Amino acid sequence: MTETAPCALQVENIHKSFGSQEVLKGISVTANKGDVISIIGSSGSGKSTFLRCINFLELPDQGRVVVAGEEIALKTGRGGKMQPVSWRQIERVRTGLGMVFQSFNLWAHLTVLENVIEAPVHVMGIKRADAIEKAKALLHKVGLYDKRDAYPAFLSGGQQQRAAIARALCVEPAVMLFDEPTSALDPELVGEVLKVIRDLAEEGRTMLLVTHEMRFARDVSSHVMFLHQGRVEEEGSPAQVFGNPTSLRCREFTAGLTD
Ligand SMILES: Nc1ncnc2c1ncn2[C@@H]1O[C@H](COP(=O)(O)OP(=O)(O)OP(=O)(O)O)[C@@H](O)[C@H]1O
Repeated sequence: MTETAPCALQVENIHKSFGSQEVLKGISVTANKGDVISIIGSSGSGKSTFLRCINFLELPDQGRVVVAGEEIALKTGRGGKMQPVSWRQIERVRTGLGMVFQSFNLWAHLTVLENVIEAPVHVMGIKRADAIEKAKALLHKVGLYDKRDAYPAFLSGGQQQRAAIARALCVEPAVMLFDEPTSALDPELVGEVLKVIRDLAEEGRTMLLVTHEMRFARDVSSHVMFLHQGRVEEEGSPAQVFGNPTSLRCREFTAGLTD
């Protein structure tokens, strides 16, 4: 008997329009525990919007999202679009989704350590002393223990992003969602952040990663999705999507990755 990995995230048939522009035209993804799923595609193809619909930073017009077995309850609202039944449920489910943004989004008035413990203490009600212990271990992991009392403004972009990763990890999410985590960084700082993400992949974290770092996506992913104009144009193993795609567009997009 083969053992199947538990489903960490199930997303079905997400649709999203902004005004008359239909940005997502029915996108689905299933992440089992330990999957690393990269989402690639040209600018404007809907990658970030898809990720933001998963944690309801954008409200999907249609679709189904199940995080660690809990389905987000939706009802039909005005114009036939879906609306959450309870924002309280969404807040709870979001703690299962550790989001890392392109622009770090750290609290400027809090130290690194205070940023990392903020959600565990104030959203999840974990004891401050316990949260601090956990945060210190995570800051060790991302190489920032020495900077725990610094304010974000005194950190490099790479350090800020590593702090943001520690903050996302501190709520023990079922899935990490990375939205172009290195796009805002100077080129010399990209490697230190990719190393942290690679380490997380190797230790079996489940993650969805929107990225323009094609080599990285090829090397760390268990599955790759290529989006074009709001649809999944190609998906499969990195070997298929980068090595032998059926879609001509995907072939052109990934051309040049020869090493
Ligand atoms: N809040 C918004 N209001 C209106 N239009 C939006 C909004 N967010 C995204 N869009 C539009 O939706 C489309 C998809 O944007 P999205 O950011 O998801 O693409 P992307 O594939 O992540 O692009 P990039 O690689 O450049 O980040 C774009 O045309 C964008 O302008």
